Amino acid sequence: MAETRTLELLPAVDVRDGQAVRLVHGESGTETSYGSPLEAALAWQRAGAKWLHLVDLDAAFGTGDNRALIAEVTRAMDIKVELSGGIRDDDTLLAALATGCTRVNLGTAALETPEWVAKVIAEHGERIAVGLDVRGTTLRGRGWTRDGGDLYETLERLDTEGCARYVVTDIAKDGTLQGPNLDLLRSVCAATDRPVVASGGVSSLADLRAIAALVPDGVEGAIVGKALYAKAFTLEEALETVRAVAP
Ligand SMILES: O=C(O)c1ccccc1N[C@@H]1O[C@H](COP(=O)(O)O)[C@@H](O)[C@H]1O
Repeated sequence: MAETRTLELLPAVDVRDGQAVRLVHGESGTETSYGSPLEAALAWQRAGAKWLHLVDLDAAFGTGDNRALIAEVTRAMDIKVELSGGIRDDDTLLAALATGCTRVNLGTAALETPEWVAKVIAEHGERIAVGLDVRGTTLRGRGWTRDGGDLYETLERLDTEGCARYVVTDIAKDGTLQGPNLDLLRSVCAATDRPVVASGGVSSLADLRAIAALVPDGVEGAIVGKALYAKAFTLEEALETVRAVAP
C-alpha cells in the first residue's frame, strides 16, 4: 500500500531585537511585533505543532544576534526545531547545533562560502538544510539584500554535494499573505530529488491544501508565519487541514 505523507507544518518565530516579529518581503524596518518569542513558540507547541521554524533575524541582517534567547527557546521546546539566521561559519554552526535543534538552515553561507557548506553537509548530513531565498530565480543573501547567483545552478551544486533538503522562499511573497508561489515549488521539485520545505505567502487553509497537493512532487513541509499571527486561521485548523488532504 502506498505510504501516506502528511505535509509538515512549521510555524515560524522570527526574532528581532528580542521580539517575535513578522516582516514584509523580509525587509528590515517593516517589522510588526508579536511579543515574547518564547511565548509564541510555546503557543505553537501547545496547539500541536511538531516543528518550530526559529529565525535570528538580527544575525541574518548583521545587526547583532539573539543567540542566547534563541538557545533558550530551542531548549524549552519538546518539538523539533529548525534554526536559521546568521549560521555562516564553524562557531555559529556549532553554537546552533549545540542548542539541540533538529536541523539548521544555511542561507548566505551557501552562496558565499560553498567549500565550507560542502564540508558541513558531509559532516552533519540531515542536520543541514539550505535555505534558497529567491527573487525570480536569483538567490539573495545577507538579509536578502544581495544577489547570490542562479537558483538552479546552486541547486545542482548542492545536490551533488549531498544536501539533504531545501527550504524555498519566494521573497516577493514572504509576509504578504498573497498565496504561495506554487510554480516555483513545482519547478524546484522537478530539479531535485531532495525534499522541499515551502516558505512565503501562505494566507489561507486553501493555500495549505494547494501546497499539500505537491507532497507527491517532493514538498515535505510548509512554513507558516504571518497568517497565524494575523489569525487568518488557527494552527489547529491548519494541522487538521493538512491531515485531511494527505495523499
Ligand atoms: O525569514 C525572514 O523573514 C528573513 C528575512 C531576511 C533575511 C533572512 C530571513 N530568514 C531566514 O534566515 C536564513 C538566512 O540567514 P543567513 O543568510 O544564513 O544568515 C534563511 O533561512 C532565511 O529564510
